[in-house]
Amino acid sequence: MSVALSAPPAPAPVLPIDLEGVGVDLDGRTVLDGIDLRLREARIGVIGANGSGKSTLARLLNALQLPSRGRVKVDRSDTRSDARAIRRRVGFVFQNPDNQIVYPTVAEDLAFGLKNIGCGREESERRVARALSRHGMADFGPRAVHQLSGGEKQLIALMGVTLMEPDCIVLDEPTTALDLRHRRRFMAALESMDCTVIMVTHDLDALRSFDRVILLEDGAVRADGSPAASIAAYVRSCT
Ligand SMILES: Nc1ncnc2c1ncn2[C@@H]1O[C@H](COP(=O)(O)OP(=O)(O)OP(=O)(O)O)[C@@H](O)[C@H]1O
Repeated sequence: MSVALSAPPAPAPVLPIDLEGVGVDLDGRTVLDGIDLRLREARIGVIGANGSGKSTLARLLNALQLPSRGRVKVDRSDTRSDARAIRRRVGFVFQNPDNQIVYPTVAEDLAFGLKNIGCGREESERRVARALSRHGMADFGPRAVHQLSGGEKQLIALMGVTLMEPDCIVLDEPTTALDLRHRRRFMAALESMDCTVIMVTHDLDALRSFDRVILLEDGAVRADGSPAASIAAYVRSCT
């Protein structure tokens, strides 16, 4: 008897990002220093204590923050000279979805970015409807954004970024305010993304299936390897 084996899902594509001798000073204080990273994995986590520099590192990846020293290159483009093009390729999801939801209804908000990149009305409506339905939120289009729960808003924020079809999504503590059910839904949505995912988080369990986890301490890389190894190094550093 032959057994039909379904093909394993294709690995998500990787957007190559390089940080070379990167340092960041803010208000005269060095918050990152000596960062050399060659990012070539589809799922990368960033962990570390409060104030260790995680958000600053995340913001470097799509030119929200420029380095004070060294270079950040996204697929060989420098964030200093190609910020606009890089922001199209690298989407950013903030910890607080209110930072990126601007329109009164869900459908309007999701359509906003598509309009900005020249997507016609019909195509935009089709893409928004498809995204909502894929996330089990088909009837959410006309709903007022301010009436959504925090978890629903965070899913909408993720959808808004995803609709732009970036090559990479950087997320800065996206699950902090989510309950278990919404966190699971959010992580399932993230896992299905057909692009590179780089996530800053204090939710260590969420990273167990990731390819690589980077541990920051006092603005420097303290560990960099498998989730198990980096999380163990983090736990040791806290005891
Ligand atoms: N605009 C700024 N001016 C001065 N210092 C800043 C600025 N932004 C961040 N910092 C400082 O830089 C350090 C790193 O901040 P960052 O937000 O990157 O840390 P983090 O690891 O993301 O922290 P958390 O886990 O608390 O979110 C902190 O000490 C913070 O106070």
